[in-house]
Parts: sequence; C-alpha cells; structure tokens
Amino acid sequence: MNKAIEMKNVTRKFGNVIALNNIDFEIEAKKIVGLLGPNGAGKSTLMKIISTLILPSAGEVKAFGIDVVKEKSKVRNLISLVSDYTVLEDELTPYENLILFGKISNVKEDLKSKALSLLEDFGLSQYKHRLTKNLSSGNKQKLNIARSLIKNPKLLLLDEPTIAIDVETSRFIREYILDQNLKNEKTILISSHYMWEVEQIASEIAILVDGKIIAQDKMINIMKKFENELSIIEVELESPEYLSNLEALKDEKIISGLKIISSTTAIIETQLKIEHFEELTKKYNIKCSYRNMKISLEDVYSYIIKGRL
Ligand SMILES: Nc1ncnc2c1ncn2[C@@H]1O[C@H](COP(=O)(O)OP(=O)(O)OP(=O)(O)O)[C@@H](O)[C@H]1O
Repeated sequence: MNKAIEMKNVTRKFGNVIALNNIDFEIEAKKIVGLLGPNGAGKSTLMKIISTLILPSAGEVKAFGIDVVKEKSKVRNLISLVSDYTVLEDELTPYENLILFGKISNVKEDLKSKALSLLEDFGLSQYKHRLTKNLSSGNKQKLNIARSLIKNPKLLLLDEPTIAIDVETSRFIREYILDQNLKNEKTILISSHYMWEVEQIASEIAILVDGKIIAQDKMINIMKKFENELSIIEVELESPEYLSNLEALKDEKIISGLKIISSTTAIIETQLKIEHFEELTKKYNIKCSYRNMKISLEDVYSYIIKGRL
C-alpha cells in the first residue's frame, strides 16, 4: 500500500513537555484523514514535524517514503501546510503572495497563470490588487489555502483551516478540499475542533490525546462500532414533575451522559439498547416518550475522550 505518511516511535519534547509520546502513525496516499484531539494534545506538533518545520526528538518520519529529517527539501516539494502560523505577506497583494510563494517553492512552469487561476477558483480575482492586510479574515484564509496549492503538493496538511470562518466560506473550503482529493488525488490531513466538519469530509479519523494516538480507523468502522455500543436517546417527559426521577438516572453505571435540555426534555447517552430503556423508565418511575437519535462523530469523540480522561 502506498503510504503518504509513516511515523515510527516518534517523540517530540519541548523542555519537560512531551508533546508527542512515542507515536506510530500512518496515512495511506489519497485519503482524507481527520486529526482530532483536545487542546494541547499534540496535533500542531505532529503537523509541524511532517512539514519539516520542527524536528522530532526521536523516531522516524517519512513522507511518500522520503525521510523528513534527512531529505527536508525533497519533502517540502511534496507537502503544503495551512495553519495560523503560516503567515501571508500583509504588504503584498494576493497575486503577489501567490507568486512569491511559488518562487520560494521553485514553481517554474506557468506560475502566473496558476496564480490567476487559483485566485479565480477562490473567488479572489476581484481583490487581486488589494493589499492582503485589507482582506477579510475569510478571504485571507482562502488565500492561505490557494497559496498552499500553488506548488501542487501531493499532501496537504490543514491545521484548523476553518477556525473563525463564516459558514459559507468554510463550506466552500470543505468542498474545495474534497474536490482536490477527488480530482487531483491529494492526500489530506486535517485537524479541527469542529466534529461535523471532519465527519463531512474525512474517510478516516485519528484521535490524539496527551501526545498519544488513542484511536485510528476508517470513519465508517468507528461509527459502526459505536452504533453497536452506544445509544443516544432523546427523552420527552410527560410533565416536569418527573425531572428529578430522570436526573436520578445519573447514578446508573450504564448511563454515561445525561443532558437536561429543558424541564421536560433531555438527551441520554447510554450503552443500553433503546429496547431496554423502558425497563429503566419503569424502575425510576419516569413517564415519558423517547426516541433513538443518530450518533454523530461528536458523540463518539466525547465518549472516547471521557473514557480516557
Ligand atoms: N514551542 C513550544 N514550546 C513549548 N511547548 C510547546 C511548544 N509547542 C507546543 N508546545 C506544547 O506541546 C503540547 C502540544 O501542543 P500542540 O500545539 O501540538 O497541541 P494541539 O493539539 O495542536 O493544541 P490546540 O488544539 O490547542 O491547537 C502543548 O502542551 C503545548 O503547550
């Protein structure tokens, strides 16, 4: 199988902080992988190592079979990173930014036409002559992504690419990413705290906690596994007088989450199948109706993280 990324026994320390703790991590070429994890888990550190911005303290990292430490410049030709620490030149226009980055990245052919067509794709042609510092943050982020594509990388590393971006722009970015994967066979690693975003585009997810990969699988396998293990049940009480009985369910081991939405509605997370929920409502004298809700990646993620933290 063709691997875009292979990390073996990789550790990265910053003084006493162990940002990555002896991890093994692989991504197959042409996949879109979502990298999830709480603040400080090590996601940016992982992306910075792959993109050769920082070195690992120990271990081996290869991109498309090339060692990222020993053959930095070869790897750089194949990879682009988009993040809030890859800064655009504020005093240049979007067009000039693309040209500059293209030159830095040794793009020799058709640089001008590539820059113009990326500006067109991202709806930035009308701002071609405006200084980048005067663009809206959404347009700056579009430019950031356009810039990452000018060298036609095989692997795109997107570190929270839609943070603080409006709904339409983030949808555009998501669709563009999908298109890049589909038409241009780019491998994409995307980190995000927006689970619904990752759910929409990634075919595989990896969860990083405290510098360790605690889960990695195809999205479909993870969702299937948890659909068997977990039920999310919406409860509608007949009257608020049953609320305290409902709250008492918290003491049941089988209830892993209980969120009160109003005096008569709640969402319950449980390992119990919905067929057996009635027994519990009788035991606790809860007069209600209830229904199974579709499990989301966010439910699965928080279930995994809760079990861990
Ligand atoms: N340059 C640095 N110097 C010292 N500590 C650092 C440095 N960079 C990262 N760290 C620490 O390493 C750990 C992992 O940080 P990292 O930024 O990789 O996490 P993250 O998962 O990307 O977090 P977030 O979701 O908040 O962006 C954190 O404890 C962080 O404080």
